[in-house]
Amino acid sequence: MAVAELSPSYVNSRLSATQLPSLSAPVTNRRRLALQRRPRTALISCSVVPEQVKAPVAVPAEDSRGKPECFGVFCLTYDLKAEEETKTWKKLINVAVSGAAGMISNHLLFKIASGEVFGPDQPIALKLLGSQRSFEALEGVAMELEDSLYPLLREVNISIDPYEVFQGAEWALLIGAKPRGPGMERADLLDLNGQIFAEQGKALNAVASRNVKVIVVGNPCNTNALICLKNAPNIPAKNFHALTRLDENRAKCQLALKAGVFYDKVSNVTIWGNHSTTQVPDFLNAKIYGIPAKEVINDIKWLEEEFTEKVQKRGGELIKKWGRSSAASTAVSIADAIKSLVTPTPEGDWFSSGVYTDGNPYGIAEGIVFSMPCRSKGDGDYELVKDVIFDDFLRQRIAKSEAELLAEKRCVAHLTGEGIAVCDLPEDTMLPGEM
Ligand SMILES: NC(=O)C1=CN([C@@H]2O[C@H](COP(=O)(O)OP(=O)(O)OC[C@H]3O[C@@H](n4cnc5c(N)ncnc54)[C@H](OP(=O)(O)O)[C@@H]3O)[C@@H](O)[C@H]2O)C=CC1
Ligand SMILES: O=C([O-])CC(=O)C(=O)O
Repeated sequence: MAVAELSPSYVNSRLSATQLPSLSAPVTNRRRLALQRRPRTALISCSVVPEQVKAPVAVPAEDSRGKPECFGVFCLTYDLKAEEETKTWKKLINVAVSGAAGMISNHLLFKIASGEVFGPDQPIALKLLGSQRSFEALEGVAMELEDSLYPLLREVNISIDPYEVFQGAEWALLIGAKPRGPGMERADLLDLNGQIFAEQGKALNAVASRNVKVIVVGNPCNTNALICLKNAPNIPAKNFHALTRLDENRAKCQLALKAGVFYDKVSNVTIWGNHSTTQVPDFLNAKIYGIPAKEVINDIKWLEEEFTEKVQKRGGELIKKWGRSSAASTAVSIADAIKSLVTPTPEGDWFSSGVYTDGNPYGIAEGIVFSMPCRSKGDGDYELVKDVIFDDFLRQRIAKSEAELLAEKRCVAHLTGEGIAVCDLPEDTMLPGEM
């Protein structure tokens, strides 16, 4: 393949991106910002169509003003032949990811760029949000994306400014959050991370697509999602999700193991409530080979006690073995959560997502983000499933998770515009990864 000759301005910008001081060299915040926001004098445009490579063409600097910084090879314009433009490609979508230099993102970004999440005909622009602290790591991530030569990945931008990163975002995957440190109270964690999600909600409200779909992963994800949506009043509350798909996948795996079947035979598994140790993996409505899981497994003690606790505490078990929290399986579950919204849900089945409770048909308190069973037509939207059954065990467990989320909500009232915060959190409130 012929190599396009790069103009000096491209080479310069590439060099300044890779010649950041090493970790051992002191880098002032000002210098870092200056490096990140270095003025671009020109964007380069060149063809990447095999056998049709043209010399790069400089685009006037004015064209790039107000746009977030592009990265390396992604500053080159993908110039497809006319027939290829109309043949298969969909319109480019903007996918924003926060915590982009973290462990989960390190798995997720490559899945998205490969086409396995949004489909093989869906070009992607990735907008990566980091911080001053992680900026060099973010450049490392972008360099790995460059080196992966993904044909669907048309743009990569890195920034520490959510207003830049969320500009025109059609998907916002909010992964970045501060972990609970030793001795940190849950109320402090709620406040600290809540401030991040309040700011990001405001930024989404200001600059994202009016129909942006937001998936909050950073913990405590239900209440972070609530804070985010309350700070984004111009975006439908329905568009915000808290990730509980990992919990659903964990529950399916445990049911499959117990029943001695492969997990594709397990369906209709709901996670109700909070992504915490009060979450309720629903075995009453779950099916194995289309038959109620309760009948197939026929061990109510195991279902009520072992199964429920195993799913609730799976994250902590994994940390004990692995020494760090689930990253690869979380990335898989984020991909699953997106795929569930962009492809029609199989007939008779559903998926779990933490969504806003207003108008829910189950009698769950309104005004919180609660995991419930959803179905989608594949248009990015969803509806809640109506034909689910309840018994006393399920109702009681759901009520406990509901009470926990209502307490979390009171604790972040200062961040949702609902008055003065009062933190009366239940003693045993824990993330799945805490033991
Ligand atoms: N919902 C779910 O099912 C699951 C949720 N999680 C949660 O996902 C989150 C990310 O996990 P993981 O990728 O493993 O964690 P990492 O620590 O690897 O990455 C987290 C990223 O968050 C960013 N971050 C850290 N502190 C702050 C801060 N004060 N403000 C803004 N961003 C911050 C960091 O980015 P930077 O330096 O750029 O700020 C970091 O890159 C955690 O909150 C974790 O609890 C994990 C597993 C499952
Ligand atoms: O507790 C954590 O940070 C990790 C987590 O959410 C999980 O494993 O489900």
